[in-house]
Amino acid sequence: MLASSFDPSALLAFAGIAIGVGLAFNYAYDVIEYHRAQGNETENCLPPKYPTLIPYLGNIVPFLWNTPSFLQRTTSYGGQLGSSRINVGPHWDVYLFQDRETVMQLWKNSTIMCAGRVHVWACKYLFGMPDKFLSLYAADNSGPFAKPYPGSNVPPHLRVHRLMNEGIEKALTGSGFDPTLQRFRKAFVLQFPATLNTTRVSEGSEWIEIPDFRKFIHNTVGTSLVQAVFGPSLLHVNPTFMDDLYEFDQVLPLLSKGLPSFIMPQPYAIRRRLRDNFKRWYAYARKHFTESAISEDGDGDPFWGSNWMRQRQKTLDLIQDDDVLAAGDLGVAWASIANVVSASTMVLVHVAKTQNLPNRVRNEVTSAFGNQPLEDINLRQLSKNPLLSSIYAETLRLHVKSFTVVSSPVQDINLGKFRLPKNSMGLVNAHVSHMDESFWNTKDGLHPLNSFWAERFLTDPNDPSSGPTRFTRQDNAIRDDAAGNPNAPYYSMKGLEGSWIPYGGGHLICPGRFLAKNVMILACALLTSEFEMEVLTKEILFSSKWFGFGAEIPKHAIAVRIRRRVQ
Ligand code: HEM
Repeated sequence: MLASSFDPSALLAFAGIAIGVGLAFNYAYDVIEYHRAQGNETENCLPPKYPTLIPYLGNIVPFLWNTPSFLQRTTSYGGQLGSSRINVGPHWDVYLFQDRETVMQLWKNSTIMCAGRVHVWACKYLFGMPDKFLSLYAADNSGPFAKPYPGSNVPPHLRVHRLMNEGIEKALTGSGFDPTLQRFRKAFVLQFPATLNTTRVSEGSEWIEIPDFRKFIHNTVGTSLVQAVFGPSLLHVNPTFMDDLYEFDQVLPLLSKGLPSFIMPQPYAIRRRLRDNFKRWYAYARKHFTESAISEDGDGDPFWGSNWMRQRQKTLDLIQDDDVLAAGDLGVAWASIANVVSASTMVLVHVAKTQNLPNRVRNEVTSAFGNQPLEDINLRQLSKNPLLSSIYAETLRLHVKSFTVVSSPVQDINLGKFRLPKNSMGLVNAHVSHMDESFWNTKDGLHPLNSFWAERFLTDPNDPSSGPTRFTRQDNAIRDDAAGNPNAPYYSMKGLEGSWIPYGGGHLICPGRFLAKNVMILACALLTSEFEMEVLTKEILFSSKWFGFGAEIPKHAIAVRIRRRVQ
């Protein structure tokens, strides 16, 4: 009797309904809790937990499926940017911080924070660092700063993060900065005409097409930057280095998936080729370098290129092996040029596409420097020019979509309203902050945040509706150039610290930011002064594959045509 009345499909249907009802209840509870937590006024609490339909899987699927739109949803509430907590697997929460006050608190507390685990991940999956060194790297919980984190007992000679960071600081924000910038300028004024010749831009006024403008900038700006940091010998012994690096940038999102080489052999092959390039260079430079080759500024030399690279060679005592060093150097090369190449490309594209902007750029350069050749001008003065600075800042606002990863290995961090628990991972995304409608000035919608507005970062003392934010900035105390003409529009970054974050912030900020600004502004001034440029690609679309890595990359090549200006 009993056996004949058993119906498996009815049982399945019942189980399905029971699970569905359970999930619906769980979700409804999460939603109610989420809204309740938004109204919570208590300080130092965990950010509201974003509702999830399927426990254990959490929000991982929507996060990976369409990261930009998921971030927009989870970090805004009632038209304001906020912070939230998402679940990305069993017992693993990630903290998304986007409201200005919390982001500024993160920067303030950044001396006891690091992105150590993410650096280890990047070294392993992106740059292919061998495991034997990664364990040393992962075991170092002393942080990248001169003073070790409280509670850490790593001996000084095993402070890997500090050792690496010391060289970076000196090279990019200390004594190496000016010599590196001068080497960049020198290389660029030579590299630029050399690349133009191979692109067949004639001396006359004939238009010449450049089918892939980003590649062209990679070969001019990128090559010059590589020469400034690594010296000419790296390229001399590896003539295909720049092409390999360009290809590496294309396959980086694939490498980040961490799949084995038999599934995707090509990205691994490109990375191996680049590491071999570095090892060939080490052999050549070790053979030819002598102390007497170091230039008068005490920094550059034709073999290792810079004091930074010589210092990295000295870390071999600890690192022990050229494969490890080469993986690290690949990371340095990629960090040094990838973002700057994409961002310089877009600066020039925006200038060319904006009515009358090329002429305004030329006027700024000639009124400041007359007919002085650009190879002789004062770069510090050029990079302070308000219009050029505003174009630079607006381009980074529009196109940089990087994540800054924060974590505290020492203690919970009190961020005012919210708290970041010890050893957990927090993310701040530049794109979300850069598109904050409640903060940035759009002149009542005339200049939407998804469009380029060259003057967004200029404040005109005579126009209360000008300036980067929605709030009137008539206070002269925020001027960076206090000595300037008090009636002239000025550029200032004051008050934007928690909202303009292409480089991250606090002590976790990109050390190459000063070099990047100088490089981008010089490239813009030089190319715009000497050439007319027309963008031939009608619609420029961007790929979301690189979202989170830095400056976005166009989906298709951007074709332009240029011709030398008759002066
Ligand atoms: C528009 C250009 C650039 C952008 C948007 C950019 C952005 C960033 C960001 C977001 C980080 C991660 C900070 C963190 O969270 O740890 C970073 C790190 C870094 N950047 Fe840049 N960067 C640019 C140009 C440069 C240049 C020109 C150089 C060097 C020549 C450079 C060298 C580095 C290095 C070495 C690091 C790693 C620092 C560390 O190990 O802690 N960057 N950059």
